[in-house]
Amino acid sequence: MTVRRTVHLIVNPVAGHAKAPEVVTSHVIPILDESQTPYKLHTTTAPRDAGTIGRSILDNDRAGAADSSSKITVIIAGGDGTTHEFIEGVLDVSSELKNEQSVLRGVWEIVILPFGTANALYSSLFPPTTPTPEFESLQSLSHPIPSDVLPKLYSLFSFLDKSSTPLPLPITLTTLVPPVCHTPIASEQPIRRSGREESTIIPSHVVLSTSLHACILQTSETLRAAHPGPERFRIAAQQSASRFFEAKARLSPPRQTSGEVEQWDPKKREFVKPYTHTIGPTPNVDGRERRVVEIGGPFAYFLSTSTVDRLEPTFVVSPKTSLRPAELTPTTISSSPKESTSLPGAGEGNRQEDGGDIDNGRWIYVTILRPLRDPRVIAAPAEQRGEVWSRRAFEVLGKAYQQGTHIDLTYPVSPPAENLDDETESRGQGDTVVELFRCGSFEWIPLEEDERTRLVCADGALHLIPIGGHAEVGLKVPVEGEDCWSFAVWA
Ligand SMILES: Nc1ncnc2c1ncn2[C@@H]1O[C@H](COP(=O)(O)OP(=O)(O)OP(=O)(O)O)[C@@H](O)[C@H]1O
Repeated sequence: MTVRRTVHLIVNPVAGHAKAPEVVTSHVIPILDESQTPYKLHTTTAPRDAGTIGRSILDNDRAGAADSSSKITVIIAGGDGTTHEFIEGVLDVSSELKNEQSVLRGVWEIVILPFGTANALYSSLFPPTTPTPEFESLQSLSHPIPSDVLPKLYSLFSFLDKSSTPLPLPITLTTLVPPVCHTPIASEQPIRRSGREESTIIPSHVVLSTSLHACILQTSETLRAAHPGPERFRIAAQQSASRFFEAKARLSPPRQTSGEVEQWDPKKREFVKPYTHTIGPTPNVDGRERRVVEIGGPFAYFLSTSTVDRLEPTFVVSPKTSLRPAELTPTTISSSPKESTSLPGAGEGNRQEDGGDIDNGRWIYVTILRPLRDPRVIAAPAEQRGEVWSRRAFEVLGKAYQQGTHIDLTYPVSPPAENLDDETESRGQGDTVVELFRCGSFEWIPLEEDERTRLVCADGALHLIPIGGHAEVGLKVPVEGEDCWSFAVWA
């Protein structure tokens, strides 16, 4: 085997069930030794340490490297949160806002060892049903890997094999924008109270959410010690599922294309022109008409992603999202789920007969539930609507565990007014239950001061939109040779 450049191994010893150190010592390091891959081990010692480690790697690499644009490989043993903190640390996006000189922040190739709780990115790249790919470096190992450890090492073997290239990892940038206010008397012009430089920019690589999902993440942290597994997310959901969030959302098309915002149509099984919203103003951006879709609340669920189809191994909440190029997804190989080839990373949720144009990296997929679109909720007295909706929310989101079939649900056409047991249907005649849009960017504008409506969850990290402010969410897709930073993941 060839001698390789030093890779950095970042281990979070407390993520998930705290198993990373043991597996790294017993299996990962022996594999790196055997493949003659030099490595440097870093163990996180506190929250956010992965970012500090990432910055020190960058500084040392730049100090010693003749070619400052060379790639740095980082193996991250932990959950999505550890990778999030690493990316946040090396990017330090706040300096961009302050107009500081643009700094070369590195071209990073990430190998994931999924030792967190949810492992959304890894589970999306290698869903639980993935048969073990035929890795050359695995076959040439001198010692066997236990069957419970092997499925966690696919990204590592993919990196060691180098039979393909790593997948570009788009980064979502969320700006928390302070409110606009009027100066006392001197000017009629509205100004931003604290200036744009005081906006906060948050990078995320898995999920950006508000509403129920953000509340679940907030509550679930308090349950971590008692429930280290994903069951804590379900326990937390019980506490917020009946809540409505008063806000407004604006979705914009991707900048780099002439495309429009699109919406999933379960009956046609394809993305079509948005049909469950109100069309907002049409601002002229960059000399082009760009149609903005404005969506009124209240909301119950609002979650966006560009990279993952699932948040846990079997919770396929955004089944049309994939990081893999379309030509590697089963929908382009076969029009029938039964004939689908089981490629690594081929999400179960992607195996649908629509032949839908699964895209990678260009779109932000936004999954929305709005309770007042439910005839059962409308029929209920105002004080019972939350509880009535809560049952529906569990019914609908429960289908995400059935290979993402929630996106095909429709409401019963004429439900009996008093019947609280009316079930949704799959691709029936009624209105679409889950509103799944894809767009290039969006804004989330809270219309109430309640913290829960101003809460934003970026890969599990929680942030608050300032009162009166809003969040602007856009996508940074790496363009080779043009950017001072980019990320890619071995899969
Ligand atoms: N040595 C440490 N002591 C305490 N906390 C740490 C340490 N190292 C990292 N952390 C914190 O551990 C937290 C959990 O890590 P991570 O998010 O990767 O795992 P997880 O939450 O179990 O998995 P997932 O994000 O996939 O659900 C991170 O928020 C990080 O700040």
